[in-house]
Amino acid sequence: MNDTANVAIRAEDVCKSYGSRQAIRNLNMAVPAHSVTAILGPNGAGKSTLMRMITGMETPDTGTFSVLGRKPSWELNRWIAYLPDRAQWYSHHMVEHALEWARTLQPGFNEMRARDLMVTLDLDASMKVEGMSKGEEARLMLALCLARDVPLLVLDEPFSGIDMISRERIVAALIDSFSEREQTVLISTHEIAETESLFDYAVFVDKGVAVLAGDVERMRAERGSLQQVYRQLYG
Ligand SMILES: Nc1ncnc2c1ncn2[C@@H]1O[C@H](COP(=O)(O)OP(=O)(O)OP(=O)(O)O)[C@@H](O)[C@H]1O
Repeated sequence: MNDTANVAIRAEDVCKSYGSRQAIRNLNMAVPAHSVTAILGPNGAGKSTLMRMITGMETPDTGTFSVLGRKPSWELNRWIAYLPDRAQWYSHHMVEHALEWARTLQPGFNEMRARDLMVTLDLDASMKVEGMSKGEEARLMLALCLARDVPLLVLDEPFSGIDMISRERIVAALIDSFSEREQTVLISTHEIAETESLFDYAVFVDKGVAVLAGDVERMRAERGSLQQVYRQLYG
């Protein structure tokens, strides 16, 4: 993929260390524009680190990123809806406050879509965040991100804590929603079996290196399901 217009995120020879620990090593990848791309790999592979660098929260030690044709920065983040790992909403607030916050501060926030998503995700706007279960809070954070009309969504483990049946239902709703919109979506997840129908491109990361990347359809034809590819790589 050489054409910049067709690539939403490009990483070239990116390295990132924490002390003596090398989290990302000479990572190269190109995420196709308008794709729903999976970032997959075992614990500690470097997925969250990668996402923090894409959103400008951290900078690479060496190498470069191009995100939506620009260098990652705080300014660029107005075009990105980022759901960080371990995201939490203020516990003493109601869901309604979260909507108000997003409406005021989040560029491209579409409140009508947010309210529709609340229904899809079984959330009641009068709920208090304090009493929410882990899965309910995960749904709230997901709804706030999905409601944004921005060109790039970066979702770090958005399904973590959500039960299997709800997850399948949410994934089905997301497939419809993504197919109607022109966004590029990057998702890291460990729930490969229930989510693999979402993805059209996948990047497998191991020990900070992108070890395999490509079209999901082709991978399935050549190697079976994404889950099988995962087992072949890490099993
Ligand atoms: N702030 C930090 N300080 C020190 N080490 C870190 C920091 N952030 C990440 N690391 C290390 O970098 C490596 C990659 O971590 P990262 O969180 O990116 O992995 P991950 O693929 O997202 O893992 P998981 O699937 O468990 O969420 C790990 O070895 C981790 O311990």
